[in-house]
Amino acid sequence: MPVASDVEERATDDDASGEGLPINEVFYSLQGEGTLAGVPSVFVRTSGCNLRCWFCDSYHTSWEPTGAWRDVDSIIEEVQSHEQAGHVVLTGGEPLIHEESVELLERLAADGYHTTVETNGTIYRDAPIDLASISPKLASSTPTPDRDPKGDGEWEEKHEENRIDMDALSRMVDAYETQLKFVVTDESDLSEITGLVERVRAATATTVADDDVLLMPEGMTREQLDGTRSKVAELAMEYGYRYTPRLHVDLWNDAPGT
Ligand SMILES: C[S@@+](CC[C@H](N)C(=O)[O-])C[C@H]1O[C@@H](n2cnc3c(N)ncnc32)[C@H](O)[C@@H]1O
Ligand SMILES: Nc1nc2[nH]cc(C(=O)O)c2c(=O)[nH]1
Ligand code: SF4
Ligand SMILES: [Mg+2]
Repeated sequence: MPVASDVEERATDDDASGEGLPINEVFYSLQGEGTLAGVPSVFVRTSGCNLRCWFCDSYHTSWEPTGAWRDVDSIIEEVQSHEQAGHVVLTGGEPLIHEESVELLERLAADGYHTTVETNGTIYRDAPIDLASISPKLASSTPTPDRDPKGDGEWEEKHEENRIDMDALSRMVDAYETQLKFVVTDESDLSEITGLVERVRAATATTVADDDVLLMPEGMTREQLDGTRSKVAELAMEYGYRYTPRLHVDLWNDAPGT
């Protein structure tokens, strides 16, 4: 397992291209989130992220990135070993910080897989993506000193500066079939969501319908979701947006590899 600094250095080093991807885990499960919830899918989780949401449910890809560098061939082989699956979800961490994610997506598309990319929407890449599952990060995700899971708010400023890149976000919306999947912590998030959706609509040629906008309750365990899901469902009805469950958490709680 390479140490965190290795993941971060190599991920931002141009010379690292062609040398594979830092992979945290590959597993077979049901897509738990969004419009494809319930579809059997192989998940490929890269390590390393350009943001630091305080609530990140994949701590070992963001706050303490760990994983093994693997070449695309070996990742494809493991994906293919799950013979029932026709869908692959590339996630992280932030998969689009890695240039090599493009090659992985090209190989998956050539093999006939449907590809979903789970991304925070801050980095645009040209790749065969069937569904861009974009989760733009709200102010309520910022790791302020009182909510920092690791330190004393050292990431607050960088996260706040980088969490929205309207240029990258609108390019992605124009290029790919898209869902905008917002993590909702409470009612106060909604004014920021409606404002962001309006900005995306103004910046793109694409029609972003209200049911392309998904509200997802914050929570990495069933117990945490018990405190958020009903309120978020009511907010979806009130604003006319779509609610998405976190089916994997309902089914398997926070078990690894689900
Ligand atoms: C771990 S992220 C990886 C992909 C990308 N970095 C992103 O944030 O979209 C996968 C998904 O989990 C969501 N997520 C992370 N932590 C969460 C939490 N505590 N509650 C609800 N959703 C969460 C993210 O917003 C994103 O939609
Ligand atoms: N079952 C399941 N569905 C998911 N959808 C998006 C996930 C992610 O972490 O990106 C995820 C995940 O971690 N597990
Ligand atoms: S952007 Fe995604 S992976 Fe990065 S810290 Fe936030 S939820 Fe975690
Ligand atoms: Mg997850």
